[in-house]
Amino acid sequence: MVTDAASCAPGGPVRLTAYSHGAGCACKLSPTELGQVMAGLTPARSPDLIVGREHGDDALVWRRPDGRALVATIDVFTPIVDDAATWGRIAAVNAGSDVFAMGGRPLFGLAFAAWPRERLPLTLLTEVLEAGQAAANDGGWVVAGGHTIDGAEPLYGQAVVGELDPERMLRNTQGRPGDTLVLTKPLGTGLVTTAVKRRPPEAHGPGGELAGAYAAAVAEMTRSNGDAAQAALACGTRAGTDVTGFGLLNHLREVLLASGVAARLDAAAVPRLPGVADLLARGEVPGGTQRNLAHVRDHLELAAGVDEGQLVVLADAQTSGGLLLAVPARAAAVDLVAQLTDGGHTAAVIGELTDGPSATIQIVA
Ligand SMILES: Nc1ncnc2c1ncn2[C@@H]1O[C@H](COP(=O)(O)OP(=O)(O)OP(=O)(O)O)[C@@H](O)[C@H]1O
Ligand SMILES: [Mg+2]
Repeated sequence: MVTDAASCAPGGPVRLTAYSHGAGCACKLSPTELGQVMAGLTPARSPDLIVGREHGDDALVWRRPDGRALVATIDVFTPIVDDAATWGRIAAVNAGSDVFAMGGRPLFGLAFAAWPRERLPLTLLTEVLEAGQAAANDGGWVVAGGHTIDGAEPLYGQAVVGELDPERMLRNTQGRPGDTLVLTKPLGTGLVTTAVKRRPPEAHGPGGELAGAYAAAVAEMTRSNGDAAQAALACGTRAGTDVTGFGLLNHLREVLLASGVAARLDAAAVPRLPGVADLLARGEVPGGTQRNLAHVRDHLELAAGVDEGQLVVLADAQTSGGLLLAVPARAAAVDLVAQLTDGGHTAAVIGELTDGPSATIQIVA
C-alpha cells in the first residue's frame, strides 16, 4: 500500500477530500447537464411503475400485488470529509434519504465503492463500509452486499430499496397553491465543507476557526430524514423532496415544475449553519453552488433588499440535506416545525406555494 505524500500532513492522517475533485453531492452533474442527458433517454414504461423519472422525483416506486409498493434509489459520491468513518456514515444517511423523501421505509441496501488501491490503504475502505452499514442499521435497513472496483477517486454509496403505501407518498407532483413550505435542516454544508477542504486540518480541529461550523455540518449531514418524513406524512403532507446537490432553489423548482405551481420564499426565515455568514463575507463560494445559482437565476423574482449572499445560500449544494415539504395546512406546518424542533431538528417555515407564473420563485428579504 502507498499513500500520496501530497494528500497527507507530514506524519498526519490521510485527507480523503484531497483525493476527490468535488465533494459529496456537489460532485453531481449540474442540473443543466443532467437535464440534457435525461432529455435524450427513452422513458421507462411498465404498468407497475407508479413513479419513474419523468418528474425528477427522488426514487422510483413499483406497485406490488398486495397494494403496497417498493421504492428504490441509488446515491454514490466522493469524500465530503477527511475522516473515513464520518464519510461512510454521511453517504449512507444520504443514500437512505431519497426513500424517506418519498415517504418510504428503507428495507435493505447494496453498497458500491471505488477505491484507488495504489494510493489509499484498504483498511480505510473497510472503515467507510463498516460506518455505512452501521448508519444503515441505525436508520432501519440492512446492507448485505455490494460491488467494489479499483478507481481513480474514492467513491462510496448505496442503492437502497424500501416500501411504502402508494396512497401516502411524498411526490414532486402533489404541491398545491397555499401549501406551506417547511425545511427540516439548515443550509450551508457546501460552503462549510468546501472551506474545510481548502484549509489545513487545524482549521476544523479543536479551537480552529471552522471547528464549530464543521461540527454542526457533520451533525446535520449524519441526521436521518426518517423522523421528519414520518411526521410530515402524519400531518397530511403529500409533496416533498430532499435538498441535495442542486441546492434548495433547484430542488424547489423541480417540485414547482412537476406540480404546475409557483412559490414565495422568505429568505430571512431559511435556517443556516453557523459560520456561513463569515464565509459569504469572504466570498468563499463553491463552484457547484455558483452553477446551481446560474441555472435557476432566470426563474427568480427578487424583492427589494434580497442580496447576493442570500441567493448563494439558497443555491448552496447540500450533501445529505433536509426535507423540503409542502404542507397543506399552515397550522399543521407550524405544529410540524415545533415537533421537529423538540426532537432536535433545525426546521422552519420558509414560504408557501402560490398560483403565480408556473415554476417562478419569488424571494422576499
Ligand atoms: N443515470 C441515470 N439514469 C436514469 N435516471 C437518472 C440517472 N441519473 C439521474 N436520474 C434521474 O434524474 C432525476 C434527478 O436525479 P437526482 O440524482 O438529481 O435526484 P435524486 O434522485 O433525488 O438524488 P439526490 O436526492 O441524492 O440528489 C431522478 O428522477 C433520477 O432518478
Ligand atoms: Mg432526492
